[in-house]
Amino acid sequence: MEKTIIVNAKSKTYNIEIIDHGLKKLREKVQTVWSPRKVAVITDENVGPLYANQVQRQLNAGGFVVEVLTVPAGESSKSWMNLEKIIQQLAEKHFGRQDGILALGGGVVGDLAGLAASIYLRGIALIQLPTSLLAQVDSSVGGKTAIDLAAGKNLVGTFYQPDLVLIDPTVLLTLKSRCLVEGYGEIVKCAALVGGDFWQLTGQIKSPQAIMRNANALIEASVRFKAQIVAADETETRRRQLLNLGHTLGHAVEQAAGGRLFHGEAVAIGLYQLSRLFEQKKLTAVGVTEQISTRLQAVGLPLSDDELGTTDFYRALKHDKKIKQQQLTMIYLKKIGQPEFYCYPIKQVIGWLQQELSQKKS
Ligand SMILES: NC(=O)c1ccc[n+]([C@@H]2O[C@H](COP(=O)([O-])OP(=O)(O)OC[C@H]3O[C@@H](n4cnc5c(N)ncnc54)[C@H](O)[C@@H]3O)[C@@H](O)[C@H]2O)c1
Ligand SMILES: O=C(O)C(=O)C[C@@H](O)[C@H](O)[C@H](O)COP(=O)(O)O
Ligand SMILES: [Zn+2]
Repeated sequence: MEKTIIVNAKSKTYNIEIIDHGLKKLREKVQTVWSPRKVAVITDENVGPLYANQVQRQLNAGGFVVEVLTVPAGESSKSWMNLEKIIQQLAEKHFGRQDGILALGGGVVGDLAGLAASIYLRGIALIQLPTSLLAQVDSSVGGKTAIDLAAGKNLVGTFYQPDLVLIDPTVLLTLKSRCLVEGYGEIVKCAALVGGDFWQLTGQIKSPQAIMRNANALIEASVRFKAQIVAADETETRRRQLLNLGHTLGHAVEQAAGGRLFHGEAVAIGLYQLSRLFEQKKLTAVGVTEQISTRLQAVGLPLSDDELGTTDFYRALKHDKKIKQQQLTMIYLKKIGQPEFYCYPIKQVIGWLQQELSQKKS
Protein backbone atom coordinates (compact mmCIF):
# COMPACT_ATOMS: atom_id res chain seq x y z
CA MET A 1 0.00 0.00 0.00
CA GLU A 2 1.20 3.52 -0.86
CA LYS A 3 -1.04 6.50 -0.18
CA THR A 4 -0.31 10.22 -0.06
CA ILE A 5 -2.55 12.57 1.88
CA ILE A 6 -1.85 16.28 1.60
CA VAL A 7 -2.26 18.52 4.64
CA ASN A 8 -3.09 21.97 3.41
CA ALA A 9 -2.61 23.89 6.66
CA LYS A 10 -2.52 27.68 6.73
CA SER A 11 1.13 27.81 7.80
CA LYS A 12 2.40 25.01 5.53
CA THR A 13 1.40 22.33 3.02
CA TYR A 14 3.00 18.91 3.47
CA ASN A 15 2.51 15.24 2.64
CA ILE A 16 1.57 12.35 4.83
CA GLU A 17 2.94 9.25 3.15
CA ILE A 18 1.43 5.93 4.28
CA ILE A 19 3.71 3.22 2.91
CA ASP A 20 4.05 -0.42 3.93
CA HIS A 21 7.79 -0.94 4.63
CA GLY A 22 8.14 2.82 4.25
CA LEU A 23 11.25 2.79 6.45
CA LYS A 24 13.07 1.23 3.51
CA LYS A 25 12.15 4.28 1.44
CA LEU A 26 13.11 6.78 4.10
CA ARG A 27 16.12 8.18 2.23
CA GLU A 28 14.12 8.74 -0.96
CA LYS A 29 11.21 10.36 0.90
CA VAL A 30 13.37 12.61 3.08
CA GLN A 31 15.26 13.76 -0.01
CA THR A 32 12.01 15.05 -1.50
CA VAL A 33 11.84 17.69 1.25
CA TRP A 34 15.37 18.11 2.64
CA SER A 35 18.77 18.74 1.09
CA PRO A 36 21.70 17.05 2.93
CA ARG A 37 22.07 18.45 6.46
CA LYS A 38 22.63 17.41 10.07
CA VAL A 39 19.65 15.48 11.45
CA ALA A 40 18.92 14.82 15.13
CA VAL A 41 16.92 11.59 15.32
CA ILE A 42 14.98 11.86 18.58
CA THR A 43 13.68 8.56 19.85
CA ASP A 44 12.97 6.65 23.07
CA GLU A 45 14.56 3.69 24.82
CA ASN A 46 12.13 1.16 23.30
CA VAL A 47 11.98 2.41 19.73
CA GLY A 48 15.64 3.41 19.35
CA PRO A 49 17.08 -0.12 19.64
CA LEU A 50 14.52 -1.40 17.12
CA TYR A 51 14.70 1.23 14.37
CA ALA A 52 17.35 3.92 14.93
CA ASN A 53 20.13 2.00 13.13
CA GLN A 54 18.01 1.50 10.05
CA VAL A 55 16.99 5.15 10.06
CA GLN A 56 20.60 6.25 10.49
CA ARG A 57 21.83 4.02 7.62
CA GLN A 58 19.15 5.35 5.29
CA LEU A 59 19.91 8.96 6.15
CA ASN A 60 23.68 8.50 5.93
CA ALA A 61 23.26 6.99 2.47
CA GLY A 62 21.47 10.18 1.44
CA GLY A 63 24.34 12.35 2.67
CA PHE A 64 22.76 13.33 5.99
CA VAL A 65 24.87 13.50 9.17
CA VAL A 66 22.95 11.83 12.00
CA GLU A 67 22.96 12.27 15.78
CA VAL A 68 20.64 9.94 17.70
CA LEU A 69 19.23 11.44 20.92
CA THR A 70 17.33 9.07 23.19
CA VAL A 71 14.83 9.86 25.96
CA PRO A 72 13.23 7.40 28.41
CA ALA A 73 9.97 5.84 27.20
CA GLY A 74 6.67 7.06 28.63
CA GLU A 75 4.56 10.13 29.28
CA SER A 76 6.90 11.48 31.97
CA SER A 77 9.40 12.28 29.19
CA LYS A 78 7.18 15.16 28.07
CA SER A 79 8.98 17.39 30.58
CA TRP A 80 10.96 20.63 30.82
CA MET A 81 13.96 18.52 31.80
CA ASN A 82 13.98 16.45 28.60
CA LEU A 83 13.18 19.48 26.47
CA GLU A 84 16.14 21.31 27.96
CA LYS A 85 18.45 18.29 27.52
CA ILE A 86 17.53 18.02 23.84
CA ILE A 87 18.00 21.72 23.23
CA GLN A 88 21.38 21.63 25.04
CA GLN A 89 22.54 18.70 22.95
CA LEU A 90 21.51 20.42 19.72
CA ALA A 91 23.52 23.47 20.76
CA GLU A 92 26.57 21.42 21.85
CA LYS A 93 26.54 19.61 18.50
CA HIS A 94 26.28 22.95 16.67
CA PHE A 95 22.97 22.36 14.97
CA GLY A 96 22.18 25.36 12.78
CA ARG A 97 19.05 26.81 11.24
CA GLN A 98 19.52 24.70 8.10
CA ASP A 99 19.54 21.41 10.10
CA GLY A 100 16.60 19.26 11.18
CA ILE A 101 14.94 16.96 13.70
CA LEU A 102 13.36 13.62 12.87
CA ALA A 103 10.97 12.32 15.54
CA LEU A 104 11.16 8.51 15.61
CA GLY A 105 8.65 7.13 18.10
CA GLY A 106 5.18 7.35 19.56
CA GLY A 107 3.21 10.42 20.52
CA VAL A 108 5.48 11.22 23.45
CA VAL A 109 8.56 11.50 21.25
CA GLY A 110 6.58 13.30 18.54
CA ASP A 111 5.20 15.94 20.92
CA LEU A 112 8.55 16.51 22.64
CA ALA A 113 10.73 16.51 19.51
CA GLY A 114 8.19 18.72 17.72
CA LEU A 115 8.33 21.27 20.51
CA ALA A 116 12.14 21.24 20.49
CA ALA A 117 12.16 21.75 16.71
CA SER A 118 9.74 24.65 17.00
CA ILE A 119 11.77 26.63 19.53
CA TYR A 120 15.45 25.79 18.91
CA LEU A 121 16.92 28.78 17.02
CA ARG A 122 13.28 29.93 16.72
CA GLY A 123 12.46 26.89 14.63
CA ILE A 124 14.31 24.24 12.63
CA ALA A 125 12.91 21.71 10.15
CA LEU A 126 10.95 18.69 11.40
CA ILE A 127 9.94 15.29 10.04
CA GLN A 128 7.61 12.97 11.92
CA LEU A 129 8.19 9.21 11.67
CA PRO A 130 5.47 7.87 13.98
CA THR A 131 5.89 4.30 15.24
CA SER A 132 2.88 3.73 17.53
CA LEU A 133 -0.68 3.35 16.25
CA LEU A 134 -1.73 6.43 18.21
CA ALA A 135 1.03 8.49 16.64
CA GLN A 136 0.25 7.19 13.14
CA VAL A 137 -3.46 8.00 13.34
CA ASP A 138 -3.32 11.18 15.38
CA SER A 139 -0.34 12.82 17.05
CA SER A 140 2.07 13.01 14.08
CA VAL A 141 -0.52 14.92 12.04
CA GLY A 142 -1.54 18.52 12.53
CA GLY A 143 1.39 20.08 14.31
CA LYS A 144 0.37 20.13 17.97
CA THR A 145 3.50 19.80 20.12
CA ALA A 146 3.64 19.73 23.91
CA ILE A 147 5.13 18.93 27.26
CA ASP A 148 3.13 18.45 30.48
CA LEU A 149 3.13 20.50 33.69
CA ALA A 150 2.18 19.31 37.17
CA ALA A 151 -0.96 21.41 36.68
CA GLY A 152 -2.05 19.46 33.62
CA LYS A 153 -1.33 17.78 30.31
CA ASN A 154 0.06 19.58 27.27
CA LEU A 155 0.06 22.97 28.98
CA VAL A 156 3.23 24.12 27.20
CA GLY A 157 3.43 23.72 23.45
CA THR A 158 3.24 25.14 19.96
CA PHE A 159 1.53 24.59 16.66
CA TYR A 160 4.40 23.57 14.39
CA GLN A 161 3.87 21.61 11.21
CA PRO A 162 6.43 19.08 9.98
CA ASP A 163 7.80 19.00 6.41
CA LEU A 164 6.75 15.36 6.04
CA VAL A 165 5.01 12.59 7.96
CA LEU A 166 6.13 9.10 6.95
CA ILE A 167 3.86 6.33 8.24
CA ASP A 168 5.07 2.74 7.95
CA PRO A 169 2.27 0.52 9.32
CA THR A 170 4.58 -2.53 9.41
CA VAL A 171 6.49 -1.08 12.40
CA LEU A 172 3.34 -1.65 14.45
CA LEU A 173 4.25 -5.36 14.49
CA THR A 174 6.75 -4.69 17.30
CA LEU A 175 4.28 -2.66 19.38
CA LYS A 176 2.99 -4.31 22.57
CA SER A 177 -0.69 -5.24 22.38
CA ARG A 178 -1.70 -2.74 25.08
CA CYS A 179 -0.06 0.09 23.12
CA LEU A 180 -1.75 -0.96 19.90
CA VAL A 181 -5.13 -1.07 21.62
CA GLU A 182 -4.74 2.35 23.28
CA GLY A 183 -4.16 3.88 19.84
CA TYR A 184 -7.47 2.40 18.80
CA GLY A 185 -9.15 4.63 21.44
CA GLU A 186 -8.32 7.66 19.27
CA ILE A 187 -9.56 5.80 16.17
CA VAL A 188 -12.96 5.16 17.79
CA LYS A 189 -13.07 8.88 18.68
CA CYS A 190 -12.35 9.81 15.10
CA ALA A 191 -14.80 7.32 13.61
CA ALA A 192 -17.55 8.54 15.97
CA LEU A 193 -16.97 12.08 14.69
CA VAL A 194 -17.03 10.98 11.05
CA GLY A 195 -19.75 8.29 11.12
CA GLY A 196 -20.66 6.44 7.88
CA ASP A 197 -18.31 3.77 6.50
CA PHE A 198 -15.59 4.61 9.01
CA TRP A 199 -17.97 3.93 11.92
CA GLN A 200 -19.15 0.72 10.23
CA LEU A 201 -15.55 -0.43 9.87
CA THR A 202 -14.91 -0.01 13.61
CA GLY A 203 -18.03 -2.14 14.21
CA GLN A 204 -16.17 -5.07 12.63
CA ILE A 205 -13.11 -4.78 14.88
CA LYS A 206 -13.50 -7.32 17.66
CA SER A 207 -9.93 -7.97 18.81
CA PRO A 208 -6.43 -6.45 18.85
CA GLN A 209 -5.56 -8.79 15.96
CA ALA A 210 -8.42 -7.28 13.95
CA ILE A 211 -7.00 -3.79 14.61
CA MET A 212 -3.71 -4.96 13.11
CA ARG A 213 -5.38 -6.63 10.12
CA ASN A 214 -7.28 -3.42 9.35
CA ALA A 215 -4.50 -1.03 10.34
CA ASN A 216 -4.00 0.49 6.88
CA ALA A 217 -7.66 1.33 6.37
CA LEU A 218 -8.01 2.67 9.93
CA ILE A 219 -4.89 4.84 9.59
CA GLU A 220 -5.96 6.23 6.23
CA ALA A 221 -9.50 7.10 7.38
CA SER A 222 -8.25 8.77 10.58
CA VAL A 223 -5.53 10.76 8.85
CA ARG A 224 -7.80 11.93 6.01
CA PHE A 225 -10.28 13.28 8.55
CA LYS A 226 -7.64 14.95 10.71
CA ALA A 227 -5.98 16.52 7.65
CA GLN A 228 -9.32 18.10 6.66
CA ILE A 229 -9.88 19.52 10.13
CA VAL A 230 -6.36 20.90 10.36
CA ALA A 231 -6.70 22.50 6.92
CA ALA A 232 -9.88 24.22 8.07
CA ASP A 233 -8.67 25.34 11.50
CA GLU A 234 -4.96 24.80 12.16
CA THR A 235 -4.78 26.69 15.46
CA GLU A 236 -8.03 25.40 16.99
CA THR A 237 -10.17 28.49 16.92
CA ARG A 238 -13.30 26.34 16.72
CA ARG A 239 -13.64 23.32 14.39
CA ARG A 240 -10.42 21.63 15.52
CA GLN A 241 -11.90 21.45 19.03
CA LEU A 242 -13.93 18.51 17.70
CA LEU A 243 -10.76 16.39 17.89
CA ASN A 244 -10.98 16.89 21.66
CA LEU A 245 -14.06 14.64 21.88
CA GLY A 246 -13.58 12.58 25.06
CA HIS A 247 -10.52 14.59 26.09
CA THR A 248 -11.98 17.02 28.65
CA LEU A 249 -12.71 14.08 30.90
CA GLY A 250 -9.93 11.92 29.40
CA HIS A 251 -7.15 14.34 30.32
CA ALA A 252 -8.54 14.63 33.87
CA VAL A 253 -8.63 10.85 34.27
CA GLU A 254 -5.18 10.43 32.71
CA GLN A 255 -3.73 12.96 35.12
CA ALA A 256 -5.46 11.48 38.16
CA ALA A 257 -4.13 8.02 37.21
CA GLY A 258 -0.56 9.37 37.33
CA GLY A 259 0.92 7.28 34.51
CA ARG A 260 -1.11 4.13 35.23
CA LEU A 261 -3.36 4.74 32.20
CA PHE A 262 -2.16 5.42 28.67
CA HIS A 263 -3.55 8.44 26.80
CA GLY A 264 -5.76 6.35 24.48
CA GLU A 265 -7.17 4.41 27.45
CA ALA A 266 -8.07 7.64 29.25
CA VAL A 267 -9.68 8.95 26.05
CA ALA A 268 -11.76 5.75 25.87
CA ILE A 269 -13.02 6.38 29.42
CA GLY A 270 -13.71 10.04 28.59
CA LEU A 271 -15.57 9.12 25.40
CA TYR A 272 -17.82 6.60 27.12
CA GLN A 273 -18.51 8.47 30.36
CA LEU A 274 -19.29 11.78 28.72
CA SER A 275 -21.50 10.13 26.11
CA ARG A 276 -23.39 8.44 28.95
CA LEU A 277 -23.94 11.77 30.70
CA PHE A 278 -25.01 13.55 27.50
CA GLU A 279 -27.38 10.69 26.71
CA GLN A 280 -28.90 11.10 30.20
CA LYS A 281 -29.32 14.80 29.41
CA LYS A 282 -31.13 13.76 26.20
CA LEU A 283 -28.67 15.69 24.04
CA THR A 284 -27.17 12.48 22.66
CA ALA A 285 -29.49 10.04 20.86
CA VAL A 286 -30.45 6.88 22.73
CA GLY A 287 -28.13 3.99 21.85
CA VAL A 288 -25.04 6.02 20.89
CA THR A 289 -23.29 5.26 24.18
CA GLU A 290 -23.94 1.56 23.76
CA GLN A 291 -22.44 1.58 20.27
CA ILE A 292 -19.36 3.33 21.64
CA SER A 293 -18.99 0.99 24.59
CA THR A 294 -19.38 -2.09 22.36
CA ARG A 295 -16.51 -0.93 20.16
CA LEU A 296 -14.24 -0.04 23.08
CA GLN A 297 -14.93 -3.23 25.02
CA ALA A 298 -14.46 -5.42 21.93
CA VAL A 299 -10.71 -4.74 22.07
CA GLY A 300 -10.40 -4.50 25.86
CA LEU A 301 -10.38 -0.71 26.28
CA PRO A 302 -11.61 0.49 29.69
CA LEU A 303 -14.91 2.34 30.20
CA SER A 304 -14.15 3.39 33.74
CA ASP A 305 -11.39 3.58 36.29
CA ASP A 306 -11.23 3.24 40.07
CA GLU A 307 -9.86 6.78 40.30
CA LEU A 308 -12.86 8.23 38.49
CA GLY A 309 -14.92 8.56 41.65
CA THR A 310 -12.17 10.41 43.44
CA THR A 311 -10.88 12.56 40.56
CA ASP A 312 -10.55 16.18 41.58
CA PHE A 313 -12.36 17.63 38.58
CA TYR A 314 -11.84 21.15 39.85
CA ARG A 315 -8.08 20.76 39.80
CA ALA A 316 -8.04 18.87 36.50
CA LEU A 317 -10.54 20.87 34.46
CA LYS A 318 -9.66 24.40 35.37
CA HIS A 319 -6.71 24.25 32.92
CA ASP A 320 -8.75 22.90 29.99
CA LYS A 321 -7.70 24.87 26.90
CA LYS A 322 -11.30 25.14 25.77
CA ILE A 323 -12.24 27.54 28.58
CA LYS A 324 -13.06 31.10 27.53
CA GLN A 325 -14.55 33.68 29.89
CA GLN A 326 -15.34 31.01 32.50
CA GLN A 327 -17.24 28.94 29.92
CA LEU A 328 -16.00 25.46 28.97
CA THR A 329 -16.70 24.13 25.50
CA MET A 330 -17.32 20.39 25.55
CA ILE A 331 -17.85 18.24 22.50
CA TYR A 332 -20.69 15.74 22.39
CA LEU A 333 -22.36 13.61 19.75
CA LYS A 334 -25.94 14.37 18.79
CA LYS A 335 -25.70 11.17 16.81
CA ILE A 336 -22.75 9.17 15.47
CA GLY A 337 -21.16 11.43 12.83
CA GLN A 338 -22.90 14.54 14.20
CA PRO A 339 -20.70 16.25 16.77
CA GLU A 340 -21.87 19.41 18.53
CA PHE A 341 -20.38 22.03 20.83
CA TYR A 342 -21.76 22.44 24.34
CA CYS A 343 -20.70 25.62 26.09
CA TYR A 344 -21.38 25.83 29.82
CA PRO A 345 -20.03 27.67 32.88
CA ILE A 346 -16.96 25.78 34.07
CA LYS A 347 -18.08 25.84 37.74
CA GLN A 348 -21.34 24.16 36.84
CA VAL A 349 -19.62 21.55 34.65
CA ILE A 350 -17.30 20.67 37.54
CA GLY A 351 -20.23 20.43 39.96
CA TRP A 352 -22.12 18.28 37.50
CA LEU A 353 -19.21 15.88 36.95
CA GLN A 354 -18.49 15.63 40.69
CA GLN A 355 -22.11 14.77 41.33
CA GLU A 356 -22.51 12.33 38.45
CA LEU A 357 -19.18 10.54 38.60
CA SER A 358 -18.16 10.65 42.28
CA GLN A 359 -18.32 7.26 43.98
CA LYS A 360 -19.85 5.72 40.83
CA LYS A 361 -17.65 3.09 39.32
CA SER A 362 -19.93 2.03 36.50
N1 LIG B 1 0.08 16.13 19.17
C1 LIG B 1 -1.10 15.56 19.06
O1 LIG B 1 -1.93 15.94 18.23
C2 LIG B 1 -1.43 14.38 19.94
C3 LIG B 1 -2.53 13.58 19.61
C4 LIG B 1 -2.79 12.48 20.41
C5 LIG B 1 -1.96 12.17 21.47
N2 LIG B 1 -0.90 12.95 21.74
C6 LIG B 1 0.04 12.61 22.81
O2 LIG B 1 0.67 11.38 22.46
C7 LIG B 1 1.11 10.72 23.64
C8 LIG B 1 0.74 9.25 23.59
O3 LIG B 1 1.38 8.68 22.47
P1 LIG B 1 1.62 7.10 22.40
O4 LIG B 1 0.37 6.43 22.78
O5 LIG B 1 2.24 6.79 21.11
O6 LIG B 1 2.61 6.85 23.61
P2 LIG B 1 4.18 6.59 23.63
O7 LIG B 1 4.90 7.51 22.76
O8 LIG B 1 4.55 6.54 25.06
O9 LIG B 1 4.29 5.14 22.99
C9 LIG B 1 3.69 4.04 23.66
C10 LIG B 1 4.74 2.96 23.97
O10 LIG B 1 5.03 2.25 22.78
C11 LIG B 1 6.44 2.20 22.54
N3 LIG B 1 6.59 2.12 21.10
C12 LIG B 1 6.24 3.08 20.19
N4 LIG B 1 6.38 2.60 18.95
C13 LIG B 1 6.82 1.32 19.06
C14 LIG B 1 7.12 0.29 18.13
N5 LIG B 1 6.94 0.43 16.81
N6 LIG B 1 7.58 -0.91 18.61
C15 LIG B 1 7.72 -1.09 19.95
N7 LIG B 1 7.40 -0.17 20.87
C16 LIG B 1 6.97 1.04 20.43
C17 LIG B 1 6.96 3.43 23.22
O11 LIG B 1 8.32 3.29 23.54
C18 LIG B 1 6.07 3.50 24.46
O12 LIG B 1 6.57 2.62 25.44
C19 LIG B 1 0.46 11.45 24.80
O13 LIG B 1 1.41 12.26 25.44
C20 LIG B 1 -0.60 12.31 24.14
O14 LIG B 1 -0.87 13.48 24.87
C21 LIG B 1 -0.61 14.05 20.99
O1 LIG C 1 -4.88 17.39 17.23
C1 LIG C 1 -5.75 17.82 18.00
O2 LIG C 1 -6.21 18.95 17.88
C2 LIG C 1 -6.26 16.99 19.10
O3 LIG C 1 -6.96 17.48 19.96
C3 LIG C 1 -5.90 15.53 19.12
C4 LIG C 1 -5.94 14.90 20.51
O4 LIG C 1 -6.15 13.52 20.31
C5 LIG C 1 -4.64 15.05 21.28
O5 LIG C 1 -4.68 14.30 22.45
C6 LIG C 1 -4.18 16.46 21.57
O6 LIG C 1 -2.83 16.46 21.98
C7 LIG C 1 -4.97 17.14 22.65
O7 LIG C 1 -4.59 18.46 22.65
P1 LIG C 1 -4.91 19.47 23.80
O8 LIG C 1 -4.89 20.77 23.08
O9 LIG C 1 -6.25 19.12 24.37
O10 LIG C 1 -3.83 19.33 24.80
ZN1 LIG D 1 -5.74 12.50 22.19
